[in-house]
Amino acid sequence: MLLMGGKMSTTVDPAHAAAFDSRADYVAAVEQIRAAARDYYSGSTLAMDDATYDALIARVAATEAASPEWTVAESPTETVGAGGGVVGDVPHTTPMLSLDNVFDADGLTKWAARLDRILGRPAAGYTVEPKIDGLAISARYADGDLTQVITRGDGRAGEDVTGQARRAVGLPHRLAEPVTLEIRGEVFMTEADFALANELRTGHGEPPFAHPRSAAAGTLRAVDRAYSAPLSFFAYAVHGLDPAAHLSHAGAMGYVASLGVATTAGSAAGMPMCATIAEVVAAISHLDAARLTLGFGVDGAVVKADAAADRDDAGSSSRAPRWGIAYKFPADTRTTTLLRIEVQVGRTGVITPVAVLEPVQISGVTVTSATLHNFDDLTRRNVRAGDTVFVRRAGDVIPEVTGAKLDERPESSEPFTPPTECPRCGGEIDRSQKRWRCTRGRACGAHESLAYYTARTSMDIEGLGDKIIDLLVRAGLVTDPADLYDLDVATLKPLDRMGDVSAGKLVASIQGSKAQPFSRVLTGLGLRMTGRSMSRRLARHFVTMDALLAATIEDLQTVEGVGPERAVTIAAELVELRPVIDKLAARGINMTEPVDPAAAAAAAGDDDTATAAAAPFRKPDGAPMTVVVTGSVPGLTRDEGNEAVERLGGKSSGSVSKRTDLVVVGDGAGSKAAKAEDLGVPIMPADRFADLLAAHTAGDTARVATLLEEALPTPA
Ligand SMILES: NC(=O)c1ccc[n+]([C@@H]2O[C@H](COP(=O)([O-])OP(=O)(O)OC[C@H]3O[C@@H](n4cnc5c(N)ncnc54)[C@H](O)[C@@H]3O)[C@@H](O)[C@H]2O)c1
Ligand SMILES: [Zn+2]
Repeated sequence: MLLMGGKMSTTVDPAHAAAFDSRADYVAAVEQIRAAARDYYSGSTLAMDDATYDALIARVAATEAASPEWTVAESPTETVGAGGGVVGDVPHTTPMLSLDNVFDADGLTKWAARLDRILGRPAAGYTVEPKIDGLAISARYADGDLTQVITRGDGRAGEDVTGQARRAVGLPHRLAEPVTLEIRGEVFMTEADFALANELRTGHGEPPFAHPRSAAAGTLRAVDRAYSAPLSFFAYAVHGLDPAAHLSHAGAMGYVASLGVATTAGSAAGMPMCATIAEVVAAISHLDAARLTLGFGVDGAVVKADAAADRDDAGSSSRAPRWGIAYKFPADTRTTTLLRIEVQVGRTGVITPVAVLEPVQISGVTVTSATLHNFDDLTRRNVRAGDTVFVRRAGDVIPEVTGAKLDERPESSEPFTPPTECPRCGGEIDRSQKRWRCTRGRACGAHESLAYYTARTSMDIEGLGDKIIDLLVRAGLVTDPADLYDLDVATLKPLDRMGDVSAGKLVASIQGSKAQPFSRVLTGLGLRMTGRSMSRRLARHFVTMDALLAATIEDLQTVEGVGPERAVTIAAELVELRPVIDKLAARGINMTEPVDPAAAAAAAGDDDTATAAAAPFRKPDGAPMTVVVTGSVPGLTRDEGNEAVERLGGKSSGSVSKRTDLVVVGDGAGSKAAKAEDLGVPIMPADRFADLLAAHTAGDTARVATLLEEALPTPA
C-alpha cells in the first residue's frame, strides 16, 4: 500500500473535522467520548468503533481550536486515555502517557518538522515499531524479580493487576540479571488466544468480546474467573536504567530483550531503524502490508526518535511525548447492521451461517458479508438479524462477526432458527461435528453446479436442461461437470426415451463446448465471489488456467476489483475445485483465453454492460469520470467515499464545475449539491452510490448497469 501517493486509506481525517456549532453539542460529544473510553479501557464492552471514536475526538479538537472558551476542564484532548482509564491507587514513578496520532504521510512529515524545530537540529534517526493493540502496563522488577504490575489508569496512577499479568507470556517472573527497573509495554491477546477466549466465554454463557483488546483488558482485570485465556506481552520502553549510559531507544530495548523480556523489536514485526522520514514511510508501509499475517493485532506504527539526547531535549506534554508519534492504520473493527443471516451450503456439503451486512469499510476494504463460523457459535454469540454488530477483519482476512451490541437490539428481533434440513437438497444434516454437513456430501450440490456449468452464460451446452441434468444425476452418471464429457449416445438413449438423433445432438454439443474460451470454463466452475465479468477479467489477466492456479494471493489482487477478501476466496475455491479442474483438463477442455482482445470479447459474448461493470465510472472512451461526493454516504467516511470513486474507475474531485460528470449527494450536502443542480450535472443519491459500490464488489453486473442508467443521461 502506498502512503505518499495518497492511496493509503484512512478512516478519519481530523484535519477536516467539522467543529460543533453549539457548546451543548460539544459537551454532549465530550460526554460520549468519556463514556466510550470508560468502556474501552475496562474491557467490558465496546461502545463505539475506533473510527467513530477518533472522528468524534477530531471534532472535539476542531471545536476547541475554533472556540477555545468552550473547552471543558480535563478535556479528552488533553488527558491520557480521554480520562477513561480506571483510576487506580498505585502512583506511577513517571507518568504513563498517550501518544499523539497521525493518519498519513503528511501528518508524519509535519510531526518530524515540529520535532526538528523543538530540537533546533534534525533528529538523529527514528525507530519504527508496531503499535500493539492491547493495553499499557508498567512492570516493576526488584533485584530481577517481578514484584508489581500496574495499568496505565489516568496516567498518574493505575490499578494493581499483578495477579493476572503474571500469566502474560513474554513477561518473565524473573529477569536474567538481578536488576531493579521498570518495564513498560503492552498486554494483549493473540488472534489464536482471542478465538479461544471467546469460546471459553460464550461457553460460560457470557457475551463474546468484540475485539482482542477488550478481551485482553477484560482478562487482565478479571479477579476470579473460572476460565482464563492466555495473555501476551511486548515491551516498548524501560525506566530506571543508568542515565549516564545514554542508551538509544534501540539500545535500551536490546538490553531489555537480553533480560528475557519479549519486545516489539523482537516481535515478528521488528523495529527497523530509519534515517529519514521517507524511510519511515517505507517501513510503515511494509508493516501495514504484513500486519494481517502477524498473528496479533497491530493498530498502527509507533515512530520514535532513537537518540537519548533527542528524547531528553524534546520532552513531553501532559498528555503525550514529543519524541514519538502513533501512525494509525484504518480500524480493523467496525460496527454495521446485520441485514440477514443466510445459510450457505458449500460444494462439499458443509453448511454454514453467513452474515449479510450493510456495506462497511474495514481497513480499506468494503465488506458486505462476514462469516458466523458455525451454528453453535452463532447461538453462543447471540447475534440476530437487525442487530448492530461488530465486524472484524483479522489474520485470516475473511471478515467475521464478533458480536452484537445488545443495548441496540431492535425489540422486534428474533433469534435465528438453524435449518432442520439441508437448504439445498432437503436432505438430512449431519450435526455430529461443529461444521454441519449435508449427508449427501458432494452429491448434494451436483445438480446446481451442473446447471451452472452448462448455462448459456457459461459453457452454453444446448439440450442439457434441468430435466436431463436431474436424470443424469439420479442415474449416478454424472457428479461433476467433467463427467459430462464421458457420456455417449448409448448411455444417453435410455434416459428419458431419448432418440438417436437427440442423444447424438446432445453429445455433439457437449463435446463442442470443449473449445469455449477459458473465461467461460471459469464462469462455469462458479467460484464463489466471482460472477461472469470477474471470471472474464481473471481469464484475460492470467490467460491460462495453469497461470491462474499458480497465482499467489498478491498476484490475484493485481486484477482489478479483486481485494484481499475476494483474493483469498478465489484461492481457496481453486484449491477445492482442483480435482474437477484436473479432470476437465484431462478431457481436453480448452483452458486458454484468446489473447486478441476483440476476439476475446466476441468469443466471450462481451458487451458494454460488462465493461461498465468492471469500471462503472469510466467513460466510453476509457477516461475516468470526474465525480464529487458531498454529504455523507452510508457506511463510509469522506475519505472512503473518495476512495470508492477511484475504485469504481473514476476520479474524485472536491469541487463541482461544468466538467464534473457526476455528483453523489448524501445527508448534510450543502452548496455543492445546489451548484450541481444549477449546472445540470447528473446527481446520484448517496444510498444509490452505496448500492452501486456493493453491486460492483459483488460482481452484480446487472445491478451496476441499472444504477448507472438511473443516474446518468443515456448518450444521444
Ligand atoms: N472505541 C472506543 O470507544 C475507544 C475509546 C477510547 C479509545 N479508543 C482508541 O484508543 C485511541 C486512544 O487511546 P490512547 O490514549 O490509549 O492512545 P493510543 O492507544 O492511541 O496510544 C498510546 C498507547 O499506545 C500503546 N502502544 C502500543 N504499542 C506501542 C509502542 N510500540 N510504543 C509505545 N506505545 C505503544 C501504549 O499502550 C500507549 O499507552 C484512540 O485513537 C481510539 O482509537 C477507542
Ligand atoms: Zn444437501
